[in-house]
Amino acid sequence: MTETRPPSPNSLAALGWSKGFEDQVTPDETALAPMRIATVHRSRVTAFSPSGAVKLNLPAHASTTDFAVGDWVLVDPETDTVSRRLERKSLLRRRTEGTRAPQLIAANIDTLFIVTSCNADFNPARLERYLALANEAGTTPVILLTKADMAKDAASYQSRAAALQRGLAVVTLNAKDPEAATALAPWCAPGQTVALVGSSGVGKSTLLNTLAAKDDAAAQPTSGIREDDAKGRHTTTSRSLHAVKGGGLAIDTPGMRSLHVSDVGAGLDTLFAEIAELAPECRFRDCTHAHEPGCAVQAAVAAGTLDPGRLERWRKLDTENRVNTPVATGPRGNKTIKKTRHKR
Ligand SMILES: Nc1nc2c(ncn2[C@@H]2O[C@H](COP(=O)(O)OP(=O)(O)OP(=O)(O)O)[C@@H](O)[C@H]2O)c(=O)[nH]1
Ligand SMILES: [Zn+2]
Repeated sequence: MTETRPPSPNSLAALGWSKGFEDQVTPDETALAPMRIATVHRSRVTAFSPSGAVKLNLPAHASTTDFAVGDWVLVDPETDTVSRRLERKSLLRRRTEGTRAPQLIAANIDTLFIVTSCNADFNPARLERYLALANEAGTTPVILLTKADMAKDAASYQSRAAALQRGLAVVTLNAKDPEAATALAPWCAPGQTVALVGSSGVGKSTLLNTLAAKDDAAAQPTSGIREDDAKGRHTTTSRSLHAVKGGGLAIDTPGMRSLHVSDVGAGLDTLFAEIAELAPECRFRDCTHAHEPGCAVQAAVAAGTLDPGRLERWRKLDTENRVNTPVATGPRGNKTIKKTRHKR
């Protein structure tokens, strides 16, 4: 695969560097070079510096899985060895099946483009999972509905997507059309970083090609690097940072087969604001809105002001989140596992 090249004009700001990162550099670290992680493979990590792409050496105690595409690191310019990673302003991660350690998807992203198509791929429950992750990660979600050119009823997909979360931006587009880049320009300004997520085949690679800046050498290879996973299946495991039109950066992620949630309590409250707002009116503080007397949420369903499908999907995600969230994650984790009932 052709190595990715940094955007031009090459500067730290063009790579997304900002005051929040600058402030983390201590006086005895000024000789180190800030670089942004561009690719993370099983045994290899590369980064962009203003002067080009660099293959990094990791310190003895570090593993490639400690790094996410989009991370900022301070690097010894003599040896290309990572000295340390800077604190992230946002981190998108997901729980993988059979393991407690979450997988890092992308770091320091401003906007999450959640890509789906105006066809059978459109699935409110799956979109809500992505929205919960985006909210929790500290990024702004935007839903992109591709293949609008092949759909008779693109407008209905648009309105169903917009109903998933208050204030949610939804863009309907043809990923192959250059006009798509214009529609997405508000999130692709210089120094801004977006990440694209969504199922396989929805058009993420196509869209990235349409968005790609002319000088991004990584624009063409839509297949990515394929590696065998533990079960012998071929999966796209590469993620990479690309320069896009308008001066921003985009992180490509491979299609995800499963998407489990953990540690997304606050993300769920943002996503299901209409339920979160009613909860304080329930008789029991830890009401599950299922069968309890005096439940304001059930009352809203009965009155026809709350979609019962939303409540059903909230319950499923909330239960999964409680099961998957470790106890020792601070006040929120402790609160969610509380078993005893408290009358107000
Ligand atoms: N007509 C039309 N075709 C599209 C659109 N978006 C994607 N396609 C086509 O759909 C197919 C799949 O698109 P990809 O870009 O490979 O999908 P992907 O999301 O990158 O898939 P993975 O790499 O497996 O994660 C390709 O044949 C695209 O040309 C669109 O908006 N309109
Ligand atoms: Zn209730």
